[in-house]
Amino acid sequence: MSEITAGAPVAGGSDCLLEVTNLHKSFSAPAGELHILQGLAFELAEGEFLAVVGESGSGKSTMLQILGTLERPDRGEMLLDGEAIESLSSTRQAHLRNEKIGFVYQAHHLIPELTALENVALPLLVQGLPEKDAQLRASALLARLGLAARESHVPARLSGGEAQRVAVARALVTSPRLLLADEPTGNLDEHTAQEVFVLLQALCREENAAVVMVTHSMALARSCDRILYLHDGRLIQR
Ligand SMILES: Nc1ncnc2c1ncn2[C@@H]1O[C@H](COP(=O)(O)OP(=O)(O)OP(=O)(O)O)[C@@H](O)[C@H]1O
Repeated sequence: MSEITAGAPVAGGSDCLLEVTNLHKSFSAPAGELHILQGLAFELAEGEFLAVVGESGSGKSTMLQILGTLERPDRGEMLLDGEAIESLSSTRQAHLRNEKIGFVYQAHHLIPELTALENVALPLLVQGLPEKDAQLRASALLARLGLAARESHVPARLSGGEAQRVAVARALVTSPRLLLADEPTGNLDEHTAQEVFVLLQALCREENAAVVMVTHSMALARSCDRILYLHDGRLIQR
């Protein structure tokens, strides 16, 4: 096993999108401080699809929350497109998330009162796009994911796999540079998980979105460009 250092070359030698250096995060617990991330470092190339695996409780979700600027690290640096995003104000971080980062979780987190189309179009409306344009782009993405006939369904009228595909469309509708996926197929049966993963991978490739995907499935991880293991608070490559 070798540790990934900030200076390690990124896969394929392409341009670096994200550079993470010496990231630390601890939580207070009744038994004392939990040192979850202990100098985590890695690079992610433009359009690269990275899988992160690790034992339960090793800090994978914490790492994604920090990469997505939803939580602040205790120390360390994260350069996204050359910009030090960990030190931005909360308002700037919110803008950055809206512009450059997409999220997919294990649960779809769709808004129950909105149709599939409205759910997918929403991030574009937040960005200020006219409703007609937002709906056209959302509709095209849903069609790409095989959901043209489900546009007007609310989440309760979608299957688990369909709802997760809508969540993928919503995450990618703004063409983010970086997609953070926390066990995006973890709630699905094996066959549906594979189907959703293949679509997610294809769409990210088409949109040139780089991905950090946390997964417990080694089968899915092996289909990614690279696998890193979160162990003892650091990312290592085997
Ligand atoms: N806000 C918090 N306060 C205190 N402890 C926390 C907090 N968030 C996470 N932890 C602890 O940090 C550790 C890492 O949690 P995290 O959810 O990042 O692990 P994980 O690798 O994603 O786990 P899993 O694979 O089970 O989802 C756990 O022990 C968890 O209880």
